[in-house]
Amino acid sequence: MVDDLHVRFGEVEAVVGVGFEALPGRATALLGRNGAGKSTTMRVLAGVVPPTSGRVLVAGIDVTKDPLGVKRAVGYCPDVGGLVPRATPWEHLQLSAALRRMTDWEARARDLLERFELGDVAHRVTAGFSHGMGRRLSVILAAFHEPDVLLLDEPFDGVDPIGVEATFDVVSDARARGAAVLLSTHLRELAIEACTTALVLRGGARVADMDALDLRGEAGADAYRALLD
Ligand SMILES: Nc1ncnc2c1ncn2[C@@H]1O[C@H](COP(=O)(O)OP(=O)(O)OP(=O)(O)O)[C@@H](O)[C@H]1O
Repeated sequence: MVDDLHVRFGEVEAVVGVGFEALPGRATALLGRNGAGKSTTMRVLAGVVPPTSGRVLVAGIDVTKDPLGVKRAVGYCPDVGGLVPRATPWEHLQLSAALRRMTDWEARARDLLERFELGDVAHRVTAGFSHGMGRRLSVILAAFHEPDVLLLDEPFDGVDPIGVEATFDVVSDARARGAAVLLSTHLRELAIEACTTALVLRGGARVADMDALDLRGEAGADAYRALLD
């Protein structure tokens, strides 16, 4: 739940009074042009960037009061970074499992790596990964511990069709177990396929909160373009 969120970086107002509710079992797309405030909103929800003002509850936890608790509750795929270049995918998963005291995690780890076609490179350091391979691993790491809130920032960026399909599956699995999913993307078609609701940001403010299906077809494309300009 986000209510009247403001985030300011010096002179820049990155988020200006945004409010919305991402419900359990639903997937919400966060859309908007470059610099609209999508990643900043995601970072606040992940407990990485503190709100300047406003109220943000993630899985019932107040992000201002307990950012560490929020970090524990979410699975977060950041738009950039987040991977250790000298570690392999398997080591990333091992570390995540250890930090969260997960037991019997190996079968799920193997399954996710296979689904995202990273099984063959599970023991290769990520330094040599392509951009798309890195994105796929970041989605796996976000979903691995089956969080109550799944935050995917640009998960489709540079990802091939197999990775896109695997990401759709991750989103529907999360929804099926009652998690709330928030996904930012520039790709309207993929947002429609993956999400039930769409929020459009412009200049840091929310300009639409709509059914994702209303973005379908030519009429949807026109409506979307009008919201962006
Ligand atoms: N750490 C920061 N310091 C200063 N300004 C920032 C910082 N992070 C974001 N901004 C600014 O806040 C605004 C919103 O940026 P944000 O990254 O949230 O947009 P976005 O919608 O995710 O864009 P994109 O689609 O390009 O990823 C931009 O004007 C950006 O320059």
